Amino acid sequence: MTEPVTPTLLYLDNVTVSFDGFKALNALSLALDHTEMRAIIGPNGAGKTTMMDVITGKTRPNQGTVLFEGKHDLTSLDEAEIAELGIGRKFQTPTVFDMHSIEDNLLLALKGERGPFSALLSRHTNQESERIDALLERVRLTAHRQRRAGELSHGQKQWLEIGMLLAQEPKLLLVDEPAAGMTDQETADTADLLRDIAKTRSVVVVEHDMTFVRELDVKVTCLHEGSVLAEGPLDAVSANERVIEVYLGR
Ligand SMILES: Nc1ncnc2c1ncn2[C@@H]1O[C@H](COP(=O)(O)OP(=O)(O)OP(=O)(O)O)[C@@H](O)[C@H]1O
Repeated sequence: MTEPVTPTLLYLDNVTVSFDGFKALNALSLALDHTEMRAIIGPNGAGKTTMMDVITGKTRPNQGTVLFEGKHDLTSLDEAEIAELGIGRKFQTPTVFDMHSIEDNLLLALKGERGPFSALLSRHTNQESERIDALLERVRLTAHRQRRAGELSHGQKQWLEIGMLLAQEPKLLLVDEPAAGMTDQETADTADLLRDIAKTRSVVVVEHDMTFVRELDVKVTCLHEGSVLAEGPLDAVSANERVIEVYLGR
């Protein structure tokens, strides 16, 4: 029997997370398609980080369903098992190896399972070299390949880290406020990069910077008090009276 073909990659249904009785997520439901990029907006405390924590297995919901590829119940898996399924997360602060070259950072990410020392000491195979070339091109760092990661600008470090996550070939990439601290040009380039990535993978971006969200040009979900307040094209969501009241109009 063949598996049913579903456009939905990630499905959250009626997810509630309580911290001492306070509902950080309150019956949250959300569906994300294959190769869809979604922007998540909402005021501080809306539950955006908690939602990402639930998807990656860092936080277990008290109630609800989180299904990946229509068959994996993420609420029953630990963080390592969820990463193994193809869910990668990029936090706001880049965690690259400052003393190593850009190229070696990518090599380490490719060979993650072998441990840093054996990875750097062993020879690259042709296949690995080709993949590093492709990743460098993708994250716009080809010209900087030999530089130490510590010398990169904040924006370039973010791209390197995205490249390191892509080395793991995730099906879903979760990105937390990538534009924070970036120049206008870096912000525009990051939107471009994420759109490029979303041609072959799904991406969830949590972001406060509305200029950046507009550049992403994707469906937007606005969270408030742990639930979806509004969802749709940015123009419709940002014209929503409740969204203006709780978030944009402040
Ligand atoms: N471990 C925890 N224990 C208690 N309360 C928590 C915990 N984690 C989050 N909360 C609370 O849950 C609510 C949702 O937090 P969350 O970090 O998900 O919001 P957010 O939308 O990501 O906000 P921000 O935009 O400020 O990052 C907040 O009121 C927060 O204080």
